Amino acid sequence: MLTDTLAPTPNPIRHDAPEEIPVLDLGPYLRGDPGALHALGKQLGHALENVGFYFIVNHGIEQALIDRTFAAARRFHAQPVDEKLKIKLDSNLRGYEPLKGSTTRHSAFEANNRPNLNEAFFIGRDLAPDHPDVLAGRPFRGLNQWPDDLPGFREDVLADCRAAEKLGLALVPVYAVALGVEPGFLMRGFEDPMFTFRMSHYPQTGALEDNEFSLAPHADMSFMTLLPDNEVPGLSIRLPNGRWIDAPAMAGSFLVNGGDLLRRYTNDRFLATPHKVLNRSGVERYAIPFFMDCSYDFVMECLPTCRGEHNPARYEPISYAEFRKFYRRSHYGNV
Ligand SMILES: O=C(O)CCC(=O)C(=O)O
Ligand SMILES: [Fe+2]
Repeated sequence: MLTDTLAPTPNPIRHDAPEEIPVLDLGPYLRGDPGALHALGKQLGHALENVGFYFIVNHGIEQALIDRTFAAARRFHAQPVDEKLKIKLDSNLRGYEPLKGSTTRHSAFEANNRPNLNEAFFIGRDLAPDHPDVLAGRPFRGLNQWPDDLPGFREDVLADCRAAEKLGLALVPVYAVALGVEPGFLMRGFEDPMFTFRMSHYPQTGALEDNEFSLAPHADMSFMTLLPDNEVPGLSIRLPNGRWIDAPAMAGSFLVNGGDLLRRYTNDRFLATPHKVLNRSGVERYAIPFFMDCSYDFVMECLPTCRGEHNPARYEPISYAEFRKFYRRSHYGNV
């Protein structure tokens, strides 16, 4: 039966699921070594079917770029709140979201009724003011809102987004192989992919109320989330066997996970694993996740290799734009 709601349901608990987050070495694949695509596809399929998270190493992104972007996040959040509020989050979900500015209402994992103890700056693709989608006022396709007074900030952030998107797109054929379709098959959904880049600041938390988090348990919405390694702990992951673990640190790596978009597209074959943040480290914490989605008008329809006689499609085909609107409603109220 097709589900008539877009609300995500939790992955069922699987007691035999692995406890380790797999580490995928992208070196051979990015070098074009023979056989590397298929070998990597196999590892990626295993990771996303059983864990929902994996590390990547030898991904080709320079650490200096990541360091610069963390520094940009610090710089942004060091501004006075009034300055940040000049570019308050708009209906396209771009701009500044203040501390306690969001409540993770779409979570199916806990009664998240308290606002998140983080502040964040969001951008999407940096469209030109005369882009037809901007002129037409298409939802989520508006202009980014940049701070007035941070020279170099925009350039640094956009350089990071370009690198992260290139990496994300390079991984799409690996997802295709993992899902048993031709390597180029999924690219039709990524001709002009949407993305959200989030620069978060998690202040140190004091005593917390019940159900209070730096970022409440949630699954991402994305097709793929790329999260550079963080030297400050705080992220934890609910493994498919139901156990929460602290995300291990791995210098120079990215931690990658799938969101509800991927899960839906693959008929629940690939997991959208819940995670949360609590900053009890004693220092300020920053994070710079890049959420890569598919193209705006792309209609996600259950992949042919993810359904069968005994495994019918669980979800209606839906365009990315409609899917995203649901998330906006459930996460941001009436923004
Ligand atoms: O802060 C982190 O390490 C992860 C953040 C996260 O899960 C998110 O922004 O969706
Ligand atoms: Fe997340």
